[in-house]
Amino acid sequence: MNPHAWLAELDAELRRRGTGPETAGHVVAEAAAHLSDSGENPVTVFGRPDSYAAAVIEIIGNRARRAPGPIRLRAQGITKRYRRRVVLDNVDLTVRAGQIAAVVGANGCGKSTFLGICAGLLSPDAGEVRVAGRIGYCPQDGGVADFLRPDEHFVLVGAGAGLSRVTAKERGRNSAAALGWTAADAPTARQLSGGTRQKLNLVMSTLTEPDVLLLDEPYQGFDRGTYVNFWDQLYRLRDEGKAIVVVTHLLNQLDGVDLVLDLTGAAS
Ligand SMILES: Nc1ncnc2c1ncn2[C@@H]1O[C@H](COP(=O)(O)OP(=O)(O)OP(=O)(O)O)[C@@H](O)[C@H]1O
Repeated sequence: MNPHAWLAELDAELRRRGTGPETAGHVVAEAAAHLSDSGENPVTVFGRPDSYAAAVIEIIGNRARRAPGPIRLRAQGITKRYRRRVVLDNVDLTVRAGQIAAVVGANGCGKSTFLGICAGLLSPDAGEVRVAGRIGYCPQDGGVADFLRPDEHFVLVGAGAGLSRVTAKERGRNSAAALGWTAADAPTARQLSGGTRQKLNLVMSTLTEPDVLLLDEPYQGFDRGTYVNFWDQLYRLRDEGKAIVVVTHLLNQLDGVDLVLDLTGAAS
């Protein structure tokens, strides 16, 4: 395996295992410097990229991650009924600054309902949610206005938080670029593909730099590159101290998150 391919695989392995982009960058840069100085075969020096990533994480994993901060979201005893049917029965979740919580479970078990309650869009029949700070919410679908361009969405969302038009556009375009999407000059939302509309939703949810980010399967329709960029962004936001709750069906990401709330069987 040539050094370039080996380093790329190491980087991907580190990120897949939940290492933040900054730490992964340091580890890869150090390995690259050693390989370039010695001219040796990477597999001979370090072994396979996945084994090396596992070894590095074992040594630095816990040290590299900052300890979680204060509680940002506390949901206690959440119960929700639709008519006589109990969808959520006494569900608790506490998320601190610098943590990602994944909400998982079978179709229809109440994940979106729970997130909607956390966002304050739905009322629980019992229990309460306390949030410290500003919320950003990305719904599973909907959320965009067909007749507006992405820039106009950014300005509208930014206005709600007192951002100037210029700042709102700049922030929106920058976080779109981090997902590999050029939002400037994009057409109205009606003309965007499903995956791109979902990128727009995601960008809007982070535009006002919320303290608590609630994401309901935000990556639907993303291609593979965007999907990787999405998780990188999530780890970066966690490193910056955001509290994140993400609904996901993709269990391969669960070793990168801090908490898992499995709602399977949450109904009574
Ligand atoms: N407004 C509503 N009125 C009646 N029933 C509802 C309503 N909203 C959701 N439900 C029902 O509540 C249950 C939980 O729905 P919810 O959308 O929260 O599940 P989910 O776990 O997010 O599902 P999925 O994985 O398919 O996205 C489902 O059986 C759904 O049909």
